[in-house]
Amino acid sequence: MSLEMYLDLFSQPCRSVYIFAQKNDIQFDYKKISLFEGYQYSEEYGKISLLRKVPAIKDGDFCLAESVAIMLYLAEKCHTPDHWYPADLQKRARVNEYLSWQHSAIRIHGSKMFWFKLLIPKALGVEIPKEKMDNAVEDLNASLNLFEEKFLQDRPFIVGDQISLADLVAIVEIMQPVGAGMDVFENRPKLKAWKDRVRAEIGAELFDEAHQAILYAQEAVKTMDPKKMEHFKPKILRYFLS
Ligand SMILES: N[C@@H](CCC(=O)N[C@@H](CS)C(=O)NCC(=O)O)C(=O)O
Repeated sequence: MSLEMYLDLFSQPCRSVYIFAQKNDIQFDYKKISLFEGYQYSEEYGKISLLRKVPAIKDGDFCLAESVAIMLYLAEKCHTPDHWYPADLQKRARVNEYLSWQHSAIRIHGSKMFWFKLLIPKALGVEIPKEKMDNAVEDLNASLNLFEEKFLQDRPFIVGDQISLADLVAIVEIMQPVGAGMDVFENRPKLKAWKDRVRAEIGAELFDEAHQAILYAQEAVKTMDPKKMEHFKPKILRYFLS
């Protein structure tokens, strides 16, 4: 039975899983779960993932959620090249270190920028107050500083000379605020050079294809009917505006 992947490429973790599978020639059936349409709450998707988030996969009878768990499963199952998740103890620990840190740093702050600049103004019809926005930009910049100083240092990639899952997870998150119109690479030559290396390593065509939706997000959101975003309102009020 073929591998099914439940994805929406607006979502950063979906892009990492998608790129990882494509780059490693892992065959799968693409099942689009449109977050804007609220498909994650459908009865059918509840059978795939009770977490009601994307990505998720179904491999035969086996359903799995969480992007990192999915990529590690695929790496082991498909024997992907070692550099993605090195067998070397300390290199692997470096990948794990980044994957453990990023959730509460780059991911949360980059994602917040997308909500603050694009989704919340559309869904609620109001701009985010300046002070709140300034604080969010400051948080994201602090995370990017740590990314450059602690995780990248003077290495081509996070673990050294080769790309790993850590770089893949990092780039998809760092592109999220870019999709909201924030040029995170401005005045950050080290970050920009790293991004160019990661894009070249993944392959420019695949990288651009996976990021197409997010890079056109400003246009897409402009023409979106705010009524379609009703299901996001409780989350917005609870997590972002409380
Ligand atoms: N830790 C999870 C995060 C998954 C996640 O938060 N997905 C978001 C999109 S980026 C989602 O499905 N949100 C739907 C919702 O909250 O309704 C992973 O890495 O897979």
